[in-house]
Amino acid sequence: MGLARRFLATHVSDIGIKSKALPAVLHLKTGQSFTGRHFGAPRSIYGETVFSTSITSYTESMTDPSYRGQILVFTTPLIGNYGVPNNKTPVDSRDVGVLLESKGIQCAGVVVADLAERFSHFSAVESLSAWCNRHDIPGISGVDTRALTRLLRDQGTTLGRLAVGPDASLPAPADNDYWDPSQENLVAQVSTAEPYELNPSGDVRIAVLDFGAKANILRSLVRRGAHVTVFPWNFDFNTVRDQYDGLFLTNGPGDPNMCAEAAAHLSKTMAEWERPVFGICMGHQVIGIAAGLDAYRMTFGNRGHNQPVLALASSGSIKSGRVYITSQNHQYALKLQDPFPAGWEPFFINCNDSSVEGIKSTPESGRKIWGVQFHPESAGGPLDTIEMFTDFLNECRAMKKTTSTTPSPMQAGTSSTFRNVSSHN
Ligand SMILES: NC(=O)CC[C@H](N)C(=O)O
Repeated sequence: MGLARRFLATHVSDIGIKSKALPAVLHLKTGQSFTGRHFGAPRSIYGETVFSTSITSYTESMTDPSYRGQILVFTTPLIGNYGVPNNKTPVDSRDVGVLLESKGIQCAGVVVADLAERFSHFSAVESLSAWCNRHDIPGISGVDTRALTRLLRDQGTTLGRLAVGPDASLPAPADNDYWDPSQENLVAQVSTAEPYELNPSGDVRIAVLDFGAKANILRSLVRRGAHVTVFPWNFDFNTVRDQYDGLFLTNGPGDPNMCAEAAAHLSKTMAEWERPVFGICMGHQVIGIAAGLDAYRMTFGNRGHNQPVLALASSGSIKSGRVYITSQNHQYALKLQDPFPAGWEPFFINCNDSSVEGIKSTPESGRKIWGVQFHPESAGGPLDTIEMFTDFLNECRAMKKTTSTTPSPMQAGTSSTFRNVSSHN
């Protein structure tokens, strides 16, 4: 066999699902409907219809637990062309057990203009459609996603129904039938049920509150040498805080106001404990609420890997006055208020819509606390702000030198890095 033919035989797959595609319709609660063809699981679902402007990384976005309950519309027309890799990584003491952002697909459904049924990538093992089918997630293709996105930009994130097969010929659901995921505590559905540890040989002990952690946040900490203990979102960290050098709060789905319990624990931590605290997206919103700021629901949020943010202050690798391109996935934001609560200042602002993209403790406060609305860990997206993880761990290590921590009871008897790792959503 010639080289080209051998390559095609190994790396390119034509699943040929077109002939099996059922009719599908996306209904919006606001009355509009978009017809197309189904792919993935042949079932109908409800969800919140949101759009992402990311060009690549559909596999990372779809496994991001922050998309829980959402019907994800990709504005990039061609989706699926590089297939889906095997999500199981070989066990490695510096990794977290999955290749993508969590074990399964987290969004409720997907909407694309043009589904690539033939995929080509050296690491691909299946098509987007086969992967969705295996995870019981439906998709619709053949939709005018540009028209749909313009609608969502004007009217805001809208409840939707993806009706597949025989359901596609039924009338649109009644208003009361639409399911609103934002009314549920989605964080409680995706957070780990039990604490677990990663990289016990790490030199700096970081407690992570899991609101629906993307795996690349955990990887970014572990690969920089941290010994990480992941706790459920509502765990009272104050009961163990003397054993840790730093606290990290992850991303997560839904309304941050549902996490009042976590914010209450955190205000006590921030008032009484002097070590560094860092939060991303939901974690940033919980820090803001604990600091006395309000969180509000945006019209359509920011989802994509091309969001410019302006740094308003310098800290570690971040330089005031510079614009960083960031990865984002959020519907809520902290309200910009003047003045900011005592001891706090805005850290970043979004260059498109002027929303708050970060907050930090002021230099005068003597504290080391940062929250960012965007995702420095990317996956997918640019790595402009990845060194914020190094900055955080540097501060934890510097403060550790001046005080000592007590060994954790969890450390005793930990023989494997991956103890309980299966609980990683
Ligand atoms: N990615 C996230 O953590 C999102 C936070 C929150 N669920 C929001 O939509 O704003």
